[in-house]
Amino acid sequence: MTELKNDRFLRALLKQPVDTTPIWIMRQAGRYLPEYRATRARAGSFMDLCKNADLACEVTLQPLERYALDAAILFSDILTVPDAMGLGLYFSEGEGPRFTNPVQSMADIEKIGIPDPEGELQYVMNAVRTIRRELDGRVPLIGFTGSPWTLATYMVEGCSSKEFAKIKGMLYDTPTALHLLLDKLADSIILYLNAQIAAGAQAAMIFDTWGGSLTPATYREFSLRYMQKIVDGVTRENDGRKVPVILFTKGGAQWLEPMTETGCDGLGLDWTINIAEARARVGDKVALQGNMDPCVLYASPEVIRQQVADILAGYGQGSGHVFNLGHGIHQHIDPEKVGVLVDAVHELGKQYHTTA
Ligand SMILES: Cc1c2[nH]c(c1CCC(=O)O)Cc1[nH]c(c(CCC(=O)O)c1C)Cc1[nH]c(c(CCC(=O)O)c1C)Cc1[nH]c(c(C)c1CCC(=O)O)C2
Repeated sequence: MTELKNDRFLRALLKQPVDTTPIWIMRQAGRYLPEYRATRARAGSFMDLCKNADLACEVTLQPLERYALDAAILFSDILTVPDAMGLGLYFSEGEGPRFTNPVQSMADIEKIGIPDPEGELQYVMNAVRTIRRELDGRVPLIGFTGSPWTLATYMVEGCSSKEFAKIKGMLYDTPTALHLLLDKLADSIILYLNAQIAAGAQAAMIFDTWGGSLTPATYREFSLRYMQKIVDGVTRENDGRKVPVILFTKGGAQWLEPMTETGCDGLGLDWTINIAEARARVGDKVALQGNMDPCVLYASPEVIRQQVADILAGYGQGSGHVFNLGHGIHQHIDPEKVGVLVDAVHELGKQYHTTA
């Protein structure tokens, strides 16, 4: 086992003492970085970049060269699993992800198989292995997946959606069909995450980007229930270390308690909830990750520092907080501003922690 030189990210998730608040950023490797755009151009398409272990490793490490980040996140996408199920993923310029074979009926769902993580998805595991080797213990590596509900929205709609007309039609009219799809996704994801962990991922994050589009009753039945299945099935210890599991439902502030009851280690928060309130509600049971509005990075360095100070003070004393943005970093953000953010978190975070 390579010794981990900086483990404050994992320690904070397990509420062990840390010297300052750790930080990583959703989409820390992405289009706001000129070096990312250069590697992406060399790769050809976005999926070519994901499928090339050396290039995926290169872009994973780029933000760590620039900033004092406390974790690396695997460079990949949540839509690799539906792609491996045979849906034919492609990204059309300016329109986001699309599938050539979306899922439209019970017959389509019955045909879907469970992808072999060391088969159709082996390129992801190769990227994990390459990144772990190149990181050489600098910081831990986060593996991830989309939630079954979030993946199903793309699979049924065939692309990004605002209204979710097709999948909600299925949810209300033929719930049995949707449950079969979600169950196959949950089984596939358990294998996928466990393979990432076996390949070297040291934490696992579940992105439920579209859970917030559901009603309280349908959130529990169609999203949370399948995330629960994943939390129950995921490897929680590897190589002598705990592997923390983090759940993130965008727009899910009203469901922090039931999310906590799944037995996960941490919750990702978007910016629509005050982190002090989140801590008061569930902070004795889980660590919290978040939760600055990504648009704060359009503001001046002074405003960014003030917003960081407010969020750190909102969480308050003690371990259990991982600083992050409430969602992915926007493509037009100035990379200098990200440096201001990372430095402010480490500098101001010290006053909330004791190493004793
Ligand atoms: C919904 C979702 C997707 N992908 C992901 C989610 C869940 C998180 C979230 O809510 O944002 C997850 C994701 N996507 C990407 C990562 C890499 C790791 C990281 O966070 O740094 C992660 C964790 C890279 C990416 N995934 C994508 C990019 C940009 C693609 C490019 O380089 O052109 C990156 C860096 C593409 C992507 N992939 C997806 C969309 C909607 C898009 C945008 C398409 C567009 O705007 O053209 C699906």
